[in-house]
Amino acid sequence: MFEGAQPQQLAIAAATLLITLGVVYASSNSNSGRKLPPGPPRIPLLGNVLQLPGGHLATFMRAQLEKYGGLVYLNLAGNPVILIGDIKLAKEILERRAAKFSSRPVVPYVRNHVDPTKAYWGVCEQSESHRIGRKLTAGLMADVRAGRTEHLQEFEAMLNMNKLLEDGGKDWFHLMDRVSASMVLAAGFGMHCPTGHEPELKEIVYVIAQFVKLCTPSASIINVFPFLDKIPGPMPWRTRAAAYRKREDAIYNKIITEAVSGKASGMNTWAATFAREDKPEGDQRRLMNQFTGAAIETTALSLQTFVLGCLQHPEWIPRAQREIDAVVGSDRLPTFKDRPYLPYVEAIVRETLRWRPAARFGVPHQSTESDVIEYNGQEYFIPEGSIIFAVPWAIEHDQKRYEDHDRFMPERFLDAKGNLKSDYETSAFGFGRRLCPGVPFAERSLWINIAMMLWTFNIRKSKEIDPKTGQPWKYDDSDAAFSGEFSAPPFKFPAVFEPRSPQRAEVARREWAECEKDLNVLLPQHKD
Ligand code: HEM
Repeated sequence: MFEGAQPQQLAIAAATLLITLGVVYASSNSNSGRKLPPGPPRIPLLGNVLQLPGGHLATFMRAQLEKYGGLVYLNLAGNPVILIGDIKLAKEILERRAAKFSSRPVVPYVRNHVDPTKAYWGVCEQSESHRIGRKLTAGLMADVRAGRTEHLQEFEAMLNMNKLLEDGGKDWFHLMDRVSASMVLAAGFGMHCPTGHEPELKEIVYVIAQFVKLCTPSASIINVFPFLDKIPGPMPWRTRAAAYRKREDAIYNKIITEAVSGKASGMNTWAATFAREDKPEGDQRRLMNQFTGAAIETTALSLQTFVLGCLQHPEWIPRAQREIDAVVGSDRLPTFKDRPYLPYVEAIVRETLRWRPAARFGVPHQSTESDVIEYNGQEYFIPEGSIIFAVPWAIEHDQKRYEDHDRFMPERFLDAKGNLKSDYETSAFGFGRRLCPGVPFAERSLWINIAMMLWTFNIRKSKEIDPKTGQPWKYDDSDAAFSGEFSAPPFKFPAVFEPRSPQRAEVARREWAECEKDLNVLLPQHKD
């Protein structure tokens, strides 16, 4: 992740943290004597709060799901929390019963002060801004599916290869951050970021990190004593939120104005699409902020996880490279035109998202009605207001679905003939009405970078000395190697990116030198 950013960059994490500390307001629910799902014993008032670990919440959740089965009930200071570790059950609850299970938990400080207009529609309860945000995003993603961002994504990936060639991968971790951010910001706002150190990009990263901080339980006393908010005047929690909103407004106004009426105004950016839909009663362009927090870090950390998969489980790489070479040859870089003929690369993308999913315990939904669920022949009561976590860290490691689940093994998604299996289901992008709307863009970003990296480089472990221990670097892919927060980047580690041949390095350099670099051309123009 970018220098100076908090590990849990996604705004969505905020709600999660609050829940885990039990400060979300208990809804007035009762199980009325009906049978709740199994779970660890609870103590009066606090429920399971004292059992929560200080970090690595996903590990804790997975352990509970392994112990009690695919459905677990926790009570956090009066708040019912449901953990799901079974993909069929997740689909039953979050998709088939989406009408009851698609809200989000929100805390008072965020709702009243930090994001009163619900511009952060990906983390807010079901609302008009959420409805509009999803509707507009569905339109943008139809364009992505039709391939209209692919030239831009190829251009960014080509630059990524050239930067990796320049330094042999010394700064590779940052380069994955750069390419992920630049793809999203270029498509979203016409803002290409050649270095990843651009002041605007740093400011965006800063405000996302601030948002996360302001959402933590300790950020404001009014999360604990909401009645204090009745005191009028410039109380510290109000001035702090106002200062944040001013800074947040300033950066988004700047980049949105550039996109809508400034130097990127001729391009078909996502911001321009949102602005075209503006109605007098609402400022749709503000809803664009969701494309930064939700999109940038998840993509970057998935690429970083892919590299860890290469270093820790390299057995599959020769076959992947053979298949890529058979389709692409050695005279050009892969492009999206090769995608239908490279199922193996598709399988690598799936395995990256499965092996160490970006959102380890998903993003919580909240139920708006009580319900009864049948699971393993038993009926369980799910109270209204329950916080629901469908936990990818458990679902994607279900040993009934994935043999040798801790191994990075892309072939598990291929049949005996090397074709992609047709029964692919994943929890990595969530479920139902909250399913990640950025999937088409995210998958393309991962595909093109992975295909180009495997074509250009042999990626191997570094012999570097770890300055902390004075010993050769100790590589690790256990839970401890990842931040224990909501979005789970691996901790930084060195890797060597060695060109597979001087000729391949030359091809990558030549293609970059000759390629179209004008965003006005790479992004389709407005039709109107
Ligand atoms: C590898 C990359 C990505 C991963 C793993 C990922 C994962 C997720 C997950 C798990 C959720 C929560 C789903 C739920 O609550 O059920 C989510 C929500 C969201 N994602 Fe992504 N995401 C990625 C990339 C992107 C991109 C590229 C965009 C936009 C261009 C994006 C935009 C969003 C938005 C706006 C939401 C909130 C949706 C809502 O609440 O209705 N994401 N994502």
